[in-house]
Amino acid sequence: MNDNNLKVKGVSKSFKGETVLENVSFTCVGGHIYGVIGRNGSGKSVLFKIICGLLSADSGSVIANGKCIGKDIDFPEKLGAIIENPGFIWYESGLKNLLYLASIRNIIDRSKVKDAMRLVGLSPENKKWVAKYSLGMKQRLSIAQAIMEDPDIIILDEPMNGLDEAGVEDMRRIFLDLKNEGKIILLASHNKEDIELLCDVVYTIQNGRLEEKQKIETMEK
Ligand SMILES: Nc1ncnc2c1ncn2[C@@H]1O[C@H](COP(=O)(O)OP(=O)(O)OP(=O)(O)O)[C@@H](O)[C@H]1O
Repeated sequence: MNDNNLKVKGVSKSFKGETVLENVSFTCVGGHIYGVIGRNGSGKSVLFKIICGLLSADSGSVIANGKCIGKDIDFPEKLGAIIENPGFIWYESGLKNLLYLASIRNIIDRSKVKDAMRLVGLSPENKKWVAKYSLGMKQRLSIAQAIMEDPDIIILDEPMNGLDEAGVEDMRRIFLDLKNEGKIILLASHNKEDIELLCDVVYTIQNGRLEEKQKIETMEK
């Protein structure tokens, strides 16, 4: 049985009196992709940062596989994310960058890092500095970084940015494979097609409130 789960309970967040999230609650279970849509500045990234433990909520809680973020643990244990620009070292190769990031947790070896690069269509042998990577290559590297440690929960904030048509197709396939492996994927995107094709449940954030917009049949049963 897949008991991978993420619970967001009554999360509120304001910045200097401006309410960004108001009593946001939802539950995610493994093997599903959850879309989060909303206008620019509606709070999608703030919600994702709170789930990742990068920002603290003013009230409410986030529980990832039984552990409360900010109480039991600082960051969810098995979570991979792309949120804004990862801090790559520009004057190193893609492989060196990922090996450096992998050394922080030290749970995967070099071969797993290389596998993640190949999966997203990058050559681990490419010695080019990340500074010289195209936008799409940087995006692929960010996705490799997010998935290389085999996380249970994957947070993707606009993961298709800068990707060409083939890149988008590749990533859609990868995300669906990860979903079928039992991962929880949260996806924020302004691209309707990605949301419609990939997501099982779609939430909208508007005026700080999260509302369920769409649910697929299998989730309703
Ligand atoms: N660290 C911060 N300090 C102050 N205000 C912040 C901070 N982070 C986010 N905000 C504000 O919170 C609101 C929501 O921002 P957020 O980045 O979550 O929007 P978004 O829905 O991800 O937008 P986009 O679609 O443009 O990516 C914005 O008004 C933003 O200015």
